[in-house]
Amino acid sequence: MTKIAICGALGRMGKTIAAMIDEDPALEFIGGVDVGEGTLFGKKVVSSENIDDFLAEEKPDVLIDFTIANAAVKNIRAASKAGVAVVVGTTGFSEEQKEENRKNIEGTIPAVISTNFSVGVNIFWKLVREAAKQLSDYDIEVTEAHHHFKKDAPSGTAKTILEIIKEETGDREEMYGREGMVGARGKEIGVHVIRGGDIVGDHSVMFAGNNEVIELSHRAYDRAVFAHGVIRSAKWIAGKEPGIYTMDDVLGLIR
Ligand SMILES: NC(=O)c1ccc[n+]([C@@H]2O[C@H](COP(=O)([O-])OP(=O)(O)OC[C@H]3O[C@@H](n4cnc5c(N)ncnc54)[C@H](O)[C@@H]3O)[C@@H](O)[C@H]2O)c1
Ligand SMILES: O=C(O)C1=N[C@H](C(=O)O)CCC1
Repeated sequence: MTKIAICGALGRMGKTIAAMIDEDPALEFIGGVDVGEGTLFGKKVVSSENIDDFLAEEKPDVLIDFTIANAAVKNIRAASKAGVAVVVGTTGFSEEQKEENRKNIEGTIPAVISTNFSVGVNIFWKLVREAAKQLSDYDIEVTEAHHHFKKDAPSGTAKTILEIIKEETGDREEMYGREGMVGARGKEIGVHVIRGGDIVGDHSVMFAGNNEVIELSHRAYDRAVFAHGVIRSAKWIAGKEPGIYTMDDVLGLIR
């Protein structure tokens, strides 16, 4: 049985993932870490300042992190010190934080990191790449919508979409919203962020040409779609060589 612990155990994603682990006969939920203490599925959730002791005592095979960027950096550092594999879904890392994570992971522990663990989004990214490659001279607008609690903007998924589009189209910069006398459109990628209600996660990319528009979109209706990908990643990463892996590796998709 693969022993799993969760950082951010008492959050929206933490609870969804723990419930799925609890139902899976191949996995054992051994507890977690959050800002305050608690219990979840009969297991201890300890305060984040005690993460080193928690990892040393409970010895999970995999630590799953769905917290917030500055906390995730510390949790990955603790997992690296303890030699525990990680699955990281937290978004909103700065370039410096990504670099620190890379240093803590490479050569030390295996990690799956993804801004979106839904299988559908991972296929959607492939479709966006192909459209951007073929329609590199079209006007491109990216829109994302999430629930009113979401802290980072644009979403990690939207940032991955922007990276993909830039890799395929070259010389483009983002423009966040537009207001006033903005003049004629240039080669920018328009980015639009919506926050409201309990929207789980919507992303769309519009390619507008003369006399035609192509729109690709993905809508998540339940956090279970992310949790399924996380569980699949946790099973896959246990026992792998140190290094940073993506959902392409987990799903066996061609990059
Ligand atoms: N990659 C994906 O597929 C995916 C899917 C959904 C959410 N996310 C990301 O996951 C993160 C969490 O999302 P959420 O909706 O569950 O948020 P949330 O606010 O409901 O949960 C985050 C939890 O982390 C806890 N936390 C904060 N600091 C901590 C620390 N130092 N140690 C341990 N726990 C700590 C909070 O108390 C909270 O319980 C966000 O960055 C979000 O963007 C990613
Ligand atoms: O609810 C969130 O927060 C989500 N975060 C990820 C992101 O930032 O892309 C994935 C979708 C849900």
